[in-house]
Amino acid sequence: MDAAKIEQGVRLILEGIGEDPDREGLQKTPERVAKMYEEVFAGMTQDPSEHFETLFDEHHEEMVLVRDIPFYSMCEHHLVPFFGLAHVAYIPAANGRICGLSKLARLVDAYAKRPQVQERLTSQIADMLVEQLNPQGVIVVLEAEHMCMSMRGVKKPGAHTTTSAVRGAFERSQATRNEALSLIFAPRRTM
Ligand SMILES: Nc1nc2c(ncn2[C@@H]2O[C@H](COP(=O)(O)OP(=O)(O)OP(=O)(O)O)[C@@H](O)[C@H]2O)c(=O)[nH]1
Ligand SMILES: [Zn+2]
Repeated sequence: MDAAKIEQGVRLILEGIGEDPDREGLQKTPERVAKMYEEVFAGMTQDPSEHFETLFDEHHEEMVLVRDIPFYSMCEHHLVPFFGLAHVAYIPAANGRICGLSKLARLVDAYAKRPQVQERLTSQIADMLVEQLNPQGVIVVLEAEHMCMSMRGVKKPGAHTTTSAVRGAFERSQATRNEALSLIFAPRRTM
């Protein structure tokens, strides 16, 4: 990532809004923002497939679901955050392999930490799982609040957007899809 370029850009924005980028409180702001962007756009320099190098041989032809994975992403239209919960489920291939559970959350992050729209983020997660695990099915559901709809523009804080991507068995079988959805949307409780 080109930090110097980001710093120049932030300085220009500050000038553009009528600020003095050299006043004490703002002197280090371009540098801070560049550092922050390195973090929130870390997915730009990551290959999401790298999280699937270690897989485990395990016979489990039933659903595996990790729900309520918190994520933060950046709306590519306004460069403000959208954030919420991701729910990722798959059914391993017959005699196939399973991945570490944390890798599902790492996959969400790898794609979230880029300029995004929620629909693409959802399908990229599903498609990478299909590619890496060749599973019998995948379902990904994302629920998010978009700051560009809350703090500006239409100003509807609390409006939530739900997107889903279904592949394989979850696409073909309504019963399988309903089982996943009922687990994903079951009332949240502490364990
Ligand atoms: N489909 C989709 N739209 C998004 C997402 N994030 C933001 N948007 C929308 O992107 C649209 C951009 O619309 P434009 O009309 O080009 O921009 P704008 O004038 O700032 O629009 P307003 O937000 O309505 O003020 C807006 O309707 C946003 O709500 C997303 O993840 N998916
Ligand atoms: Zn936006």
